Amino acid sequence: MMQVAVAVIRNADGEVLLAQRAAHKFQGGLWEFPGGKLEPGEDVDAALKRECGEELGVEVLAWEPLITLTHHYPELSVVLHVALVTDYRGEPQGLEGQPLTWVGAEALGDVDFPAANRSIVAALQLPSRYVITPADASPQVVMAGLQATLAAGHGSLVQLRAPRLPKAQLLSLAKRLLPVCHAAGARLLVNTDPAAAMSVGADGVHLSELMLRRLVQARQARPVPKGRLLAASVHDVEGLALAQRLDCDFVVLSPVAATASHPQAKPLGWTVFADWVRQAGQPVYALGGMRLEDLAKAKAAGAQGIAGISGLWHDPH
Ligand SMILES: Nc1nc2c([nH]c(=O)n2[C@H]2C[C@H](O)[C@@H](COP(=O)(O)OP(=O)(O)OP(=O)(O)O)O2)c(=O)[nH]1
Ligand SMILES: [Mg+2]
Repeated sequence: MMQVAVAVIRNADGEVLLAQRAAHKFQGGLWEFPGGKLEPGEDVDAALKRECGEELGVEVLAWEPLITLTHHYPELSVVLHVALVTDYRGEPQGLEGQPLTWVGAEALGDVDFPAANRSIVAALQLPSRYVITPADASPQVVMAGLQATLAAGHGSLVQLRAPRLPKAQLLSLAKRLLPVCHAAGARLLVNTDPAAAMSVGADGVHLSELMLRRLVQARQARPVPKGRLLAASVHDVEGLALAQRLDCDFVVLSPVAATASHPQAKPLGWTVFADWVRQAGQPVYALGGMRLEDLAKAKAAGAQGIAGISGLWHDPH
Protein backbone atom coordinates (compact mmCIF):
# COMPACT_ATOMS: atom_id res chain seq x y z
CA MET A 1 0.00 0.00 0.00
CA MET A 2 1.46 3.37 -1.01
CA GLN A 3 1.85 5.69 2.01
CA VAL A 4 1.48 9.40 1.20
CA ALA A 5 1.99 12.53 3.31
CA VAL A 6 -0.45 15.28 2.31
CA ALA A 7 -0.25 18.92 3.45
CA VAL A 8 -3.21 21.23 3.97
CA ILE A 9 -1.62 24.69 4.05
CA ARG A 10 -3.77 27.74 4.74
CA ASN A 11 -3.04 31.43 4.26
CA ALA A 12 -4.12 34.31 6.50
CA ASP A 13 -7.52 34.44 4.74
CA GLY A 14 -8.16 30.77 5.53
CA GLU A 15 -7.75 29.74 1.88
CA VAL A 16 -6.17 26.37 1.15
CA LEU A 17 -3.19 25.83 -1.14
CA LEU A 18 -3.68 23.53 -4.14
CA ALA A 19 -1.27 22.41 -6.84
CA GLN A 20 -2.04 21.00 -10.25
CA ARG A 21 -0.65 17.55 -10.99
CA ALA A 22 1.48 17.28 -14.13
CA ALA A 23 -0.50 15.97 -17.10
CA HIS A 24 1.69 12.87 -17.55
CA LYS A 25 1.34 11.67 -13.92
CA PHE A 26 -1.27 9.33 -12.41
CA GLN A 27 -4.40 11.50 -11.85
CA GLY A 28 -2.70 14.07 -14.13
CA GLY A 29 -4.28 17.48 -14.62
CA LEU A 30 -6.29 17.23 -11.40
CA TRP A 31 -5.70 19.56 -8.48
CA GLU A 32 -4.19 18.16 -5.28
CA PHE A 33 -2.87 19.12 -1.91
CA PRO A 34 0.93 19.25 -1.96
CA GLY A 35 2.66 16.11 -0.74
CA GLY A 36 4.05 12.81 -1.84
CA LYS A 37 5.11 9.29 -1.08
CA LEU A 38 6.95 8.29 2.08
CA GLU A 39 10.44 7.14 1.17
CA PRO A 40 11.86 4.01 2.82
CA GLY A 41 12.60 4.71 6.49
CA GLU A 42 10.63 7.97 6.52
CA ASP A 43 7.71 8.71 8.83
CA VAL A 44 4.86 11.09 8.00
CA ASP A 45 6.57 14.05 9.65
CA ALA A 46 9.78 13.60 7.67
CA ALA A 47 8.00 13.03 4.36
CA LEU A 48 5.69 15.99 4.89
CA LYS A 49 8.60 18.34 5.59
CA ARG A 50 10.68 17.01 2.71
CA GLU A 51 7.82 17.20 0.17
CA CYS A 52 6.83 20.73 1.21
CA GLY A 53 10.47 21.75 0.84
CA GLU A 54 10.92 20.07 -2.56
CA GLU A 55 7.59 21.00 -4.12
CA LEU A 56 6.99 24.44 -2.58
CA GLY A 57 10.16 25.73 -0.93
CA VAL A 58 8.20 25.94 2.31
CA GLU A 59 9.55 24.96 5.72
CA VAL A 60 6.85 23.27 7.82
CA LEU A 61 7.29 24.37 11.45
CA ALA A 62 4.20 22.77 13.02
CA TRP A 63 1.33 20.53 11.98
CA GLU A 64 -1.43 18.43 13.46
CA PRO A 65 -3.10 15.32 12.03
CA LEU A 66 -6.30 16.07 10.09
CA ILE A 67 -7.26 12.55 8.97
CA THR A 68 -5.75 9.34 7.71
CA LEU A 69 -7.67 7.46 5.02
CA THR A 70 -7.28 4.64 2.53
CA HIS A 71 -8.50 4.91 -1.03
CA HIS A 72 -8.55 2.12 -3.59
CA TYR A 73 -8.08 3.43 -7.11
CA PRO A 74 -8.45 0.80 -9.84
CA GLU A 75 -4.69 1.18 -10.52
CA LEU A 76 -3.38 1.39 -6.95
CA SER A 77 -4.32 1.81 -3.31
CA VAL A 78 -3.06 4.75 -1.27
CA VAL A 79 -3.03 5.61 2.40
CA LEU A 80 -3.20 9.41 2.71
CA HIS A 81 -1.85 10.84 5.98
CA VAL A 82 -3.33 14.32 5.82
CA ALA A 83 -1.68 17.01 7.96
CA LEU A 84 -3.08 20.41 8.78
CA VAL A 85 -0.03 22.69 8.69
CA THR A 86 -0.41 25.22 11.49
CA ASP A 87 2.87 27.09 11.06
CA TYR A 88 5.31 27.40 8.19
CA ARG A 89 8.04 29.66 6.82
CA GLY A 90 8.34 30.86 3.23
CA GLU A 91 6.01 31.83 0.38
CA PRO A 92 4.89 28.70 -1.53
CA GLN A 93 6.24 28.44 -5.10
CA GLY A 94 5.65 25.75 -7.70
CA LEU A 95 9.24 24.53 -7.67
CA GLU A 96 8.45 21.58 -9.95
CA GLY A 97 6.71 23.85 -12.45
CA GLN A 98 3.26 22.99 -11.09
CA PRO A 99 0.61 25.74 -11.09
CA LEU A 100 -0.51 26.76 -7.56
CA THR A 101 -3.74 28.35 -6.40
CA TRP A 102 -5.46 29.32 -3.13
CA VAL A 103 -9.09 28.25 -2.72
CA GLY A 104 -11.61 29.21 -0.03
CA ALA A 105 -12.83 26.33 2.14
CA GLU A 106 -16.42 26.69 0.90
CA ALA A 107 -15.30 26.33 -2.76
CA LEU A 108 -13.31 23.12 -2.20
CA GLY A 109 -16.35 21.03 -3.10
CA ASP A 110 -16.17 22.29 -6.71
CA VAL A 111 -12.48 21.51 -7.34
CA ASP A 112 -11.42 18.74 -9.77
CA PHE A 113 -9.63 16.48 -7.27
CA PRO A 114 -8.59 12.83 -7.29
CA ALA A 115 -11.48 10.79 -5.88
CA ALA A 116 -9.83 10.22 -2.49
CA ASN A 117 -9.87 13.95 -1.81
CA ARG A 118 -13.62 14.09 -1.32
CA SER A 119 -12.98 12.76 2.18
CA ILE A 120 -10.26 15.33 2.82
CA VAL A 121 -12.68 18.08 1.87
CA ALA A 122 -15.32 16.51 4.13
CA ALA A 123 -12.79 16.45 6.97
CA LEU A 124 -12.02 20.14 6.48
CA GLN A 125 -15.71 20.98 6.62
CA LEU A 126 -16.58 18.80 9.64
CA PRO A 127 -15.93 19.72 13.29
CA SER A 128 -13.89 17.59 15.68
CA ARG A 129 -16.90 16.79 17.88
CA TYR A 130 -20.17 15.06 17.03
CA VAL A 131 -22.76 15.31 19.78
CA ILE A 132 -25.44 12.64 20.17
CA THR A 133 -28.63 13.25 22.13
CA PRO A 134 -29.23 10.98 25.15
CA ALA A 135 -31.44 8.04 24.18
CA ASP A 136 -33.97 8.05 26.98
CA ALA A 137 -34.49 11.76 27.50
CA SER A 138 -37.96 13.21 26.93
CA PRO A 139 -38.39 15.66 24.02
CA GLN A 140 -38.45 18.56 26.53
CA VAL A 141 -35.17 17.47 28.10
CA VAL A 142 -33.57 16.98 24.67
CA MET A 143 -34.59 20.50 23.66
CA ALA A 144 -33.25 22.05 26.89
CA GLY A 145 -30.06 19.99 26.71
CA LEU A 146 -29.50 20.96 23.10
CA GLN A 147 -29.79 24.64 23.98
CA ALA A 148 -27.29 24.20 26.83
CA THR A 149 -24.93 22.25 24.57
CA LEU A 150 -25.09 24.82 21.77
CA ALA A 151 -24.60 27.64 24.27
CA ALA A 152 -21.44 25.92 25.53
CA GLY A 153 -20.17 25.89 21.93
CA HIS A 154 -20.03 22.10 21.89
CA GLY A 155 -22.52 21.24 19.24
CA SER A 156 -21.87 22.37 15.68
CA LEU A 157 -22.77 18.85 14.54
CA VAL A 158 -25.59 17.05 16.34
CA GLN A 159 -27.29 13.68 15.93
CA LEU A 160 -30.84 13.34 17.15
CA ARG A 161 -31.08 9.76 18.36
CA ALA A 162 -34.20 8.62 20.17
CA PRO A 163 -34.58 4.90 19.42
CA ARG A 164 -37.53 4.44 21.76
CA LEU A 165 -39.55 7.37 20.49
CA PRO A 166 -42.32 6.58 17.95
CA LYS A 167 -41.29 7.84 14.51
CA ALA A 168 -43.94 10.57 14.30
CA GLN A 169 -42.73 12.01 17.61
CA LEU A 170 -39.10 11.74 16.57
CA LEU A 171 -39.81 13.69 13.40
CA SER A 172 -41.83 16.36 15.16
CA LEU A 173 -38.99 16.75 17.68
CA ALA A 174 -36.53 17.04 14.77
CA LYS A 175 -38.64 19.83 13.25
CA ARG A 176 -38.47 21.75 16.53
CA LEU A 177 -34.74 21.23 17.00
CA LEU A 178 -33.73 22.23 13.46
CA PRO A 179 -34.34 25.99 13.75
CA VAL A 180 -32.57 26.00 17.14
CA CYS A 181 -29.53 24.31 15.57
CA HIS A 182 -29.52 26.58 12.53
CA ALA A 183 -29.72 29.72 14.67
CA ALA A 184 -26.50 28.54 16.35
CA GLY A 185 -24.83 27.63 13.04
CA ALA A 186 -25.10 23.93 13.85
CA ARG A 187 -26.19 21.03 11.64
CA LEU A 188 -28.65 18.35 12.76
CA LEU A 189 -28.67 14.76 11.52
CA VAL A 190 -31.59 12.52 12.39
CA ASN A 191 -31.11 8.85 13.21
CA THR A 192 -33.91 7.35 11.11
CA ASP A 193 -34.42 6.28 7.51
CA PRO A 194 -33.21 8.69 4.80
CA ALA A 195 -36.63 9.56 3.38
CA ALA A 196 -37.99 10.46 6.81
CA ALA A 197 -34.97 12.63 7.64
CA MET A 198 -35.24 14.47 4.33
CA SER A 199 -39.01 14.95 4.77
CA VAL A 200 -38.42 17.21 7.79
CA GLY A 201 -35.59 19.14 6.12
CA ALA A 202 -32.83 17.68 8.30
CA ASP A 203 -29.24 18.54 7.41
CA GLY A 204 -28.53 14.85 7.10
CA VAL A 205 -29.36 11.33 8.12
CA HIS A 206 -27.48 9.06 10.48
CA LEU A 207 -27.89 5.39 9.56
CA SER A 208 -27.71 2.49 11.98
CA GLU A 209 -25.35 -0.26 10.85
CA LEU A 210 -28.41 -2.40 10.10
CA MET A 211 -29.93 0.24 7.83
CA LEU A 212 -26.56 0.82 6.15
CA ARG A 213 -26.27 -2.89 5.40
CA ARG A 214 -29.81 -3.09 4.04
CA LEU A 215 -29.28 -0.17 1.69
CA VAL A 216 -26.03 -1.63 0.35
CA GLN A 217 -27.58 -5.09 -0.04
CA ALA A 218 -30.48 -3.55 -1.96
CA ARG A 219 -27.82 -1.98 -4.22
CA GLN A 220 -29.11 1.47 -3.37
CA ALA A 221 -27.18 4.52 -4.48
CA ARG A 222 -26.38 7.26 -1.96
CA PRO A 223 -29.83 7.92 -0.45
CA VAL A 224 -29.49 11.66 0.22
CA PRO A 225 -28.34 14.42 -2.14
CA LYS A 226 -24.80 15.82 -1.98
CA GLY A 227 -25.00 18.86 0.24
CA ARG A 228 -26.96 16.87 2.84
CA LEU A 229 -24.88 14.75 5.18
CA LEU A 230 -24.90 10.97 5.12
CA ALA A 231 -23.42 9.30 8.19
CA ALA A 232 -23.46 5.77 9.60
CA SER A 233 -22.62 3.85 12.76
CA VAL A 234 -20.16 1.01 12.22
CA HIS A 235 -18.39 -1.48 14.45
CA ASP A 236 -15.81 -3.18 12.26
CA VAL A 237 -13.82 -3.06 9.02
CA GLU A 238 -16.70 -4.54 7.07
CA GLY A 239 -18.96 -1.71 8.25
CA LEU A 240 -16.36 0.83 7.13
CA ALA A 241 -16.34 -0.73 3.66
CA LEU A 242 -20.15 -0.64 3.49
CA ALA A 243 -20.09 3.07 4.37
CA GLN A 244 -17.61 3.68 1.57
CA ARG A 245 -19.83 1.77 -0.87
CA LEU A 246 -22.84 3.94 0.01
CA ASP A 247 -20.73 7.10 -0.34
CA CYS A 248 -21.17 8.21 3.28
CA ASP A 249 -19.68 11.57 4.28
CA PHE A 250 -18.45 10.24 7.61
CA VAL A 251 -18.82 7.35 10.04
CA VAL A 252 -18.84 6.74 13.75
CA LEU A 253 -16.81 3.73 14.90
CA SER A 254 -17.51 2.21 18.30
CA PRO A 255 -16.96 1.26 21.04
CA VAL A 256 -13.46 2.63 21.50
CA ALA A 257 -13.57 2.54 25.30
CA ALA A 258 -16.01 1.08 27.81
CA THR A 259 -19.27 2.98 27.99
CA ALA A 260 -22.21 3.04 30.36
CA SER A 261 -24.77 3.22 27.55
CA HIS A 262 -23.60 -0.11 26.00
CA PRO A 263 -22.10 -2.10 28.92
CA GLN A 264 -22.16 -5.44 27.06
CA ALA A 265 -19.99 -4.26 24.13
CA LYS A 266 -16.29 -5.15 24.14
CA PRO A 267 -14.11 -2.03 23.70
CA LEU A 268 -11.77 -1.86 20.67
CA GLY A 269 -9.01 0.12 22.37
CA TRP A 270 -6.97 2.82 20.60
CA THR A 271 -4.57 0.46 18.80
CA VAL A 272 -7.27 -1.48 16.96
CA PHE A 273 -9.22 1.73 16.42
CA ALA A 274 -6.21 3.41 14.76
CA ASP A 275 -5.58 0.36 12.62
CA TRP A 276 -9.17 0.35 11.36
CA VAL A 277 -9.32 4.12 10.86
CA ARG A 278 -6.33 3.85 8.53
CA GLN A 279 -8.38 1.43 6.39
CA ALA A 280 -11.43 3.70 6.28
CA GLY A 281 -12.25 5.83 3.26
CA GLN A 282 -14.18 8.50 5.17
CA PRO A 283 -13.64 10.68 8.21
CA VAL A 284 -14.20 8.60 11.35
CA TYR A 285 -15.39 9.76 14.76
CA ALA A 286 -14.44 7.70 17.81
CA LEU A 287 -17.42 6.75 19.98
CA GLY A 288 -17.72 4.92 23.27
CA GLY A 289 -16.69 6.40 26.60
CA MET A 290 -15.26 9.52 24.93
CA ARG A 291 -14.54 12.67 26.94
CA LEU A 292 -13.11 15.95 25.65
CA GLU A 293 -9.70 14.86 26.98
CA ASP A 294 -9.72 12.00 24.45
CA LEU A 295 -9.82 14.31 21.44
CA ALA A 296 -6.03 14.46 21.03
CA LYS A 297 -5.80 10.65 21.21
CA ALA A 298 -8.52 10.30 18.58
CA LYS A 299 -6.75 12.77 16.29
CA ALA A 300 -3.45 10.98 16.76
CA ALA A 301 -5.22 7.76 15.76
CA GLY A 302 -6.17 9.38 12.44
CA ALA A 303 -9.78 10.12 13.39
CA GLN A 304 -11.79 13.22 12.59
CA GLY A 305 -12.59 13.57 16.27
CA ILE A 306 -14.81 12.21 18.99
CA ALA A 307 -18.52 11.50 19.18
CA GLY A 308 -20.42 11.13 22.39
CA ILE A 309 -23.46 11.46 24.49
CA SER A 310 -22.51 11.88 28.14
CA GLY A 311 -19.04 13.31 27.50
CA LEU A 312 -20.19 16.12 25.18
CA TRP A 313 -23.83 16.70 26.01
CA HIS A 314 -24.77 19.39 28.55
CA ASP A 315 -27.60 18.60 30.87
CA PRO A 316 -29.96 21.51 31.25
CA HIS A 317 -29.67 21.62 35.06
N1 LIG B 1 0.12 14.73 -3.05
C1 LIG B 1 -1.12 14.28 -3.14
N2 LIG B 1 -1.36 13.00 -3.52
C2 LIG B 1 -2.63 12.59 -3.63
C3 LIG B 1 -3.72 13.46 -3.30
N3 LIG B 1 -4.87 12.76 -3.49
C4 LIG B 1 -4.54 11.52 -3.91
O1 LIG B 1 -5.31 10.62 -4.18
N4 LIG B 1 -3.17 11.41 -4.01
C5 LIG B 1 -2.48 10.21 -4.46
C6 LIG B 1 -2.04 10.37 -5.89
C7 LIG B 1 -0.69 9.69 -5.92
O2 LIG B 1 -0.88 8.36 -6.33
C8 LIG B 1 -0.22 9.67 -4.47
C9 LIG B 1 0.80 10.74 -4.18
O3 LIG B 1 1.79 10.67 -5.03
P1 LIG B 1 2.63 11.91 -5.58
O4 LIG B 1 2.56 11.78 -7.05
O5 LIG B 1 2.29 13.21 -4.99
O6 LIG B 1 3.99 11.47 -4.97
P2 LIG B 1 5.39 12.19 -5.13
O7 LIG B 1 5.24 13.63 -4.90
O8 LIG B 1 6.30 11.39 -4.25
O9 LIG B 1 5.58 11.95 -6.67
P3 LIG B 1 6.76 11.80 -7.66
O10 LIG B 1 6.57 12.96 -8.58
O11 LIG B 1 8.02 11.82 -6.88
O12 LIG B 1 6.44 10.50 -8.33
O13 LIG B 1 -1.36 9.95 -3.68
C10 LIG B 1 -3.45 14.79 -2.89
O14 LIG B 1 -4.35 15.59 -2.61
N5 LIG B 1 -2.16 15.14 -2.83
MG1 LIG C 1 3.71 15.03 -4.96
